Amino acid sequence: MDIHVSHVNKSFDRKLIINDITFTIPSGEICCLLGPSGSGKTTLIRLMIGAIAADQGTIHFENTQMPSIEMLKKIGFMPQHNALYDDLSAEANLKFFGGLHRLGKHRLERRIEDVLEMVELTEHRSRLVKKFSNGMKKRLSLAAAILHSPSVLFLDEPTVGIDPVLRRKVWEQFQAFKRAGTTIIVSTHVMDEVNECDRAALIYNGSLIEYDALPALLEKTENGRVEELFFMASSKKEGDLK
Ligand SMILES: Nc1ncnc2c1ncn2[C@@H]1O[C@H](COP(=O)(O)OP(=O)(O)OP(=O)(O)O)[C@@H](O)[C@H]1O
Repeated sequence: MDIHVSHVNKSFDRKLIINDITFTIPSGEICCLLGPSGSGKTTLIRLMIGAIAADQGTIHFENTQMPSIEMLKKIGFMPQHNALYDDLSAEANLKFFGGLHRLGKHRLERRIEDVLEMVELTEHRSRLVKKFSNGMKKRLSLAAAILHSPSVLFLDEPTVGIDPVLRRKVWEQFQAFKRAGTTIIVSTHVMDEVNECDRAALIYNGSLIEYDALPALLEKTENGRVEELFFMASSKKEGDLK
């Protein structure tokens, strides 16, 4: 499902947080929103999934304008801070989220088996979430986001606080979702992760400073390193002030 973001603005407390962002994410690709802390990545994701309304501009999934209740069924969202119930087991959490998506009893049971296996938590299904490590919580949060087999998956800093081995596993999982046709939007400030993506949107102070397929983006730098684009953007801004 293509996602079209067109001239979107959003302010909080009269401060412009998202500044006239326009871009299209092609169906079936992994698109990374890359930017320093506070640059507006989470806000952009919240705008795209329809959790908050834009002050100006439009967001379409194919031809459907967001927010749309119908589209919500096709969206999976893994928030930056886990939205899990600590006093419930992993399985009970998934049953709760499955209920929100109104999955029928049999489909839900099957999907719970599938997703627990995918994130390698089958043997921990009965444990209370409060006894989980941070990495286990991240994986359960991912399982909850994919329970209803969404066609578009939004992942807000999914690998923060998890070790490199698990990070690699999680990325292998994302690549498998992509092969199955899922469009993935992932926010990160880890420059390395951009190499896993088909294209990247570089967000700086609420503006889209670059957006392109990865090889084309890397070609714009002198040494093939993505962070250089941010240095270029920040020096341009400082230059503007002089
Ligand atoms: N509901 C809100 N009310 C007021 N300000 C907000 C709100 N949500 C976000 N902001 C502000 O908008 C800016 C962008 O925040 P956002 O969370 O989108 O950045 P981010 O790039 O996702 O950062 P991080 O990488 O640290 O998660 C920040 O200055 C933040 O304080």
